[in-house]
Amino acid sequence: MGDEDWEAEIIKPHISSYVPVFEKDRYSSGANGDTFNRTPASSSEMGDGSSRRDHFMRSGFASGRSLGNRDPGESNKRENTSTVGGFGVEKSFGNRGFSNNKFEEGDSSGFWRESSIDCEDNQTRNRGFSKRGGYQDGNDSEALGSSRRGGRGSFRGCRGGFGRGSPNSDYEQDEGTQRSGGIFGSRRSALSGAGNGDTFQSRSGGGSGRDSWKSEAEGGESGDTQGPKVTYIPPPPPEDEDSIFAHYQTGINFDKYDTILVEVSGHDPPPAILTFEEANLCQTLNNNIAKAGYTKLTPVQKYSIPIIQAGRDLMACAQTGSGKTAAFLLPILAHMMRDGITASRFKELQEPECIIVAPTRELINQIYLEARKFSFGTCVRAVVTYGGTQLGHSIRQIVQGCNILCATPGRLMDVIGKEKIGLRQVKYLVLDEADRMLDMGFGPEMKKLISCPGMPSKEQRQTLMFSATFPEEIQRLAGEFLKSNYLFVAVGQVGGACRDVQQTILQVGQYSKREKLVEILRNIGDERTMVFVETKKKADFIATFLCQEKISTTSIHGDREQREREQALGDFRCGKCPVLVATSVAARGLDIENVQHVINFDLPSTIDEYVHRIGRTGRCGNTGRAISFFDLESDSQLAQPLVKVLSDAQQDVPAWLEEIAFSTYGPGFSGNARGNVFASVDTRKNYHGKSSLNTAGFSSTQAPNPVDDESWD
Ligand SMILES: Nc1ncnc2c1ncn2[C@@H]1O[C@H](COP(=O)(O)OP(=O)(O)OP(=O)(O)O)[C@@H](O)[C@H]1O
Repeated sequence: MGDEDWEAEIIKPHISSYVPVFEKDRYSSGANGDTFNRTPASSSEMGDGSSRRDHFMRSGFASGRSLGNRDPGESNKRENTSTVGGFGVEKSFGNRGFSNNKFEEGDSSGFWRESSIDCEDNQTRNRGFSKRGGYQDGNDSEALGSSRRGGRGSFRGCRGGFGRGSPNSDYEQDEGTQRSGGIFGSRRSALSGAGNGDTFQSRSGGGSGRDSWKSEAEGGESGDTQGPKVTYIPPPPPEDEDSIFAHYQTGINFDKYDTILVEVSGHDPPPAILTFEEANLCQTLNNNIAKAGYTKLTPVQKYSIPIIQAGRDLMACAQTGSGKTAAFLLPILAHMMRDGITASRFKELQEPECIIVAPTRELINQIYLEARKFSFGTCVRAVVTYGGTQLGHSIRQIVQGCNILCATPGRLMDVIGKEKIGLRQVKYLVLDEADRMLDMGFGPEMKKLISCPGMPSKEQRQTLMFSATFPEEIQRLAGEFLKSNYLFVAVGQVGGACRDVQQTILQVGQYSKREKLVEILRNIGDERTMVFVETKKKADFIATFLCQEKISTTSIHGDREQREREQALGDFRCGKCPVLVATSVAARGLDIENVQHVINFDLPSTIDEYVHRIGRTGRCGNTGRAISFFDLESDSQLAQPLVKVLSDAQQDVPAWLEEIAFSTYGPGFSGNARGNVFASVDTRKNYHGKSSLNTAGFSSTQAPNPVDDESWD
């Protein structure tokens, strides 16, 4: 549900729901619901709760001007019904223990009332609220800055304490703006030249979940000249070996990856490898792999590593948390080592051999840390640059040498525009979360990238795309980026959910959601939980509400300053705040140890988004749980794809959900039918009207003649 949608909500009846009973972890082995001819990944081997505290009362926002007992939707309800009384008095959301004076004052704060009257103004205020540190320990985020933040260095566990790079004014002239990404986000703001940190884009013309998502995912990063200067310099990650190689344990289901079926399509794929040894990597890489705790390949690694080593273009789709990052980093590094890469030196114009792009700042930073880990002890130098941070700082990092550039799209275009990055030497172009990188939000930017002067043509470079979801239409667009004989690897069901996540769908009406959330979080205790909501405003509201409930919570979304986003992630990673309320900006790619629960307070508008969100738990063979609040009023369109995802992942499908799916889509619908929910396989086959099945048993299916594929280009 986009911002606009909840702005327009009306009173809904209270809908009863039940309390989830957390069962013991379970894993459904056996058939994987796959209906293609596939092969198992391999035949032989696989392949402080006590620290919880109330942050809320520290916020300037809280002091004497409380939120009131409403979430933004409720706020709006009141507007629509012209109710002007104090908060927390209406039946639908009253009587939950919030009706003390503190909350009843809320209406006079003006915050939510204004928010529902004027979206743009409201967002501006919301931002101001956020800038003060809001509910999240306001003292920390602004005043203390990076020195107290787990931030980047807290990956794999709160090793904060590392200092902050000292700003150097050399490049400050080049500094970009901090953009908050209004409803259409920074990308569009970049085009319009508006949308700086304090000014928001009009919301007209959109408001679909996807569009809202776009604004969330990026949050602004291009370096045009509008808005305040961005001065944030992220703290450098720790340099000691222990921190670089810190990792979490694979889970009890790691070996079950062996049973997942894999399909490779396209001409003449190289055989999969079964072990790291077969990859024939150099000693330094092998040492790094061992230090990272990797002993067995995951299926996507078994298939992707030899394909990339053979120089082929690749589109790979594998479940969340199954090791796609190493699947592209290791063979790229192996090639670089094999080609005798020389240490890059200080130069004003750097020409990296590899460019990796990802849709969010936190994700690209995570990929950078992985690249740094696997290239440890080699002369390969990885650099990261992303929006919301001082451009000058990024440039100073880049000019010191850059073999692998990890970047978010807007910032990448900035450093290319500033002639700090040249593209002539690019041999590898990696699109992580590729379906996202090619959709309407980022697709145009990616097209610009491949047509930048100096960028080798697709015939001259290797292009690699990875994601857990690949809608058919996006697969078709991808043809423009890939050589026509690219290979397609599907591990398990394309777009399918990770089976290590136990999924529960609860019918919860809008006005019961907060009560239910608190109930669930109290049952969960201190286990790390991500709570997804649909809008930035709601993220702030729910996080504040939870803090009022004495549940230590932080939040991440596109309206928060980058400093705050990193602090929030750091606090969540290290367990200081075991609950992270997030918008979809945190849905993809983030690999956070010990996230045991994902709660969809609001369901997303697309099933792919759902799959990515719940994939923040149940990673690398560990089990996890996902609970989603299904609001009959707003989520019915998701019933059919949900039923399919649940049944494909061998989860219980509630009868009521099936009923809604049937009634919405009519008698023809079958929960087991593939429908158009997501791509079943390599769409080249469908596109050419050929069967998507290879009845000859597994192995690789034949893609159409490459010549035919030219029609894609
Ligand atoms: N072969 C392996 N052995 C042990 N751990 C591994 C292996 N491969 C990857 N991992 C670990 O598994 C975790 C998940 O990997 P990664 O983040 O690459 O997943 P992903 O498939 O990209 O997920 P997503 O779709 O959510 O982006 C990481 O902590 C990574 O270090």
